[in-house]
Amino acid sequence: MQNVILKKSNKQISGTVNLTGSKSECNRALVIEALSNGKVKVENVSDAADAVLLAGILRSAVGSDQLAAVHGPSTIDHGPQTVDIGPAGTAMRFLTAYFAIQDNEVILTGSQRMKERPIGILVDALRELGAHIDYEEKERYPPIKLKGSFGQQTSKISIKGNISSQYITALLLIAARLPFGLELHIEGELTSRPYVEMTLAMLETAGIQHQWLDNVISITNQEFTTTSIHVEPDWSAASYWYAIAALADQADLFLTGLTPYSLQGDSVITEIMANFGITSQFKDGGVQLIRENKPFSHKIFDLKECPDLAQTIIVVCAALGHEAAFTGLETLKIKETDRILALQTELAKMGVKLIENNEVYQLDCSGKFIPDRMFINTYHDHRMAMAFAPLALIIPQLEFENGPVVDKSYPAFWTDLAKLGFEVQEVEG
Ligand SMILES: O=C(O)C1=C[C@@H](OP(=O)(O)O)[C@@H](O)[C@H](O)C1
Ligand SMILES: C=C(OP(=O)(O)O)C(=O)O
Repeated sequence: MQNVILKKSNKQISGTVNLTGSKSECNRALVIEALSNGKVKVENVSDAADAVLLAGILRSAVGSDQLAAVHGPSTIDHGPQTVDIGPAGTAMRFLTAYFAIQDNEVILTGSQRMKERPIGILVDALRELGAHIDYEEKERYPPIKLKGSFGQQTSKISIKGNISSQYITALLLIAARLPFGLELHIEGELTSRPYVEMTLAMLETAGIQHQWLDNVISITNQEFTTTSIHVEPDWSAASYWYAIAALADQADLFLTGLTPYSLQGDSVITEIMANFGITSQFKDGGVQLIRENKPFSHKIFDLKECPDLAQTIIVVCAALGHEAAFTGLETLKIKETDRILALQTELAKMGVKLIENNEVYQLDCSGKFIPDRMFINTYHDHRMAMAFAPLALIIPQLEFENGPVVDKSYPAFWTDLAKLGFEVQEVEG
C-alpha cells in the first residue's frame, strides 16, 4: 500500500483546477441510462472509481455495445452472477433497486465495510413492492441475493427518511419502470434532502415527471425521453480547494466548469466558506476563489443537507482554532467509516477535541498544538484523506495512510495538489 507524504513550503496558492464529474450525478445518470433502453446518454462520465465501477456493472447488465464503448470494464463474473461493488455505498443502494426489478438472479456484495452499512430499510421497501431478496450473511446488511421475478404488489410504500436518502433515491430511480408506479411516503425527517431533489431533477431531464406533496413523492409508470445528461464537476471535490484557500495566507484559485446553478447540494460550500473569508466569483467557465481577510463569523453549522462537507469544514475550523458547533451529523457514522470517530481520533493528534452533547458536536481547541509531523489514518475513507490534506499549509509534514483511497471520488487529487505547488511523495506504507 502506498502512503503519501505531503508538504507545502509556503502559504500561497494559485492556479486552475479541472475537477472530475460529480460522483452523485454520474451514479444517477448511469442508472437512468441503463433503465432507459438506450434513450438516455451520459456525457462527462466521472473518473470517480465508484462511478467507473457502476458504469462497468450496468454495461454488463444491460449488455449494450454502445454503453460498452463509453464506459469501463465489466465487473460481473458470468458464472453465478456475483456483483462486487467494493466500497461504493450509493452504487450499492442504487443497484439493489435496479437488480430488484430485473429478471436474472444476482448476488450483490461489497467491501468489508459495505457489509457493515445497513440496507434493510431499502430491502423492506422493495420486498413490499414485490421484489424477492434474501440476505446472504447478516440480516439487513449486504451481501444480498436478488432473485428476479419481480411482480408488483403495491405502489404505496413508506420509508424512514432519516437514515440515508440513498434508499429514497434508489426507489425513485426505478419508479417509472414499475407497472403501477410509486407513491413514496417519507416518514419523519428527511436527511440529505438535496440529493433527493437532484434525483428528481435528473429524472425530469430524462422525461420522468413527479409530484411531491408534503411528505409524499409520486411517480407514475412513464417512458424516458431521448436525451443526454451532462454531469457537472463535483462540488464535494471542490470543497477541498475551498479549505485550502481558507488555510492559505493568499489564495487565487480557479475551479473550471462549476456554475451557481448546480444540482449538487454541496455547492452550498460557497456560502459556508464565505464565513471563512472566501469569496466565490462565478465567471464564464468556472468559479474564482478569492481570499479576503474577514473575521470568522459563524458559530453553528447544520450539515444535515450536506453531510459530505462535514469533514472538510470541521478540519478547517480545527486548523484555525474556531470553536464552532455542528449539527446534522448523525448519518456520518454509517458512511465509508464512522466519520465521527475517525475525526475525533485524527484531530486528537493536534490536541483538538470534537465533543458530542445531545447530537450537537462542539470543537474544543483549548489544547490545540501544531505538530512538526502528523500521520493521518484514513480508514478506507477518501474524505478523511482529502479533508486533512489542507493541513499541509500549517503542519510542516503530513503522511497519509493509503494515498489511493482518494480514487473513490477524486482520483486526480494528489496530482492536482502537485500541480498547484504541493510537494507530494509516494512512500511504502
Ligand atoms: O445520493 C447520493 O449520491 C449521496 C447521498 C448522501 O448519502 P446519505 O443520503 O446516506 O446521507 C451522500 O453522503 C453520499 O455521498 C452521496
Ligand atoms: C458517503 C459517501 O459515499 P457512498 O455512500 O456512496 O459510499 C461519500 O462519498 O462521502
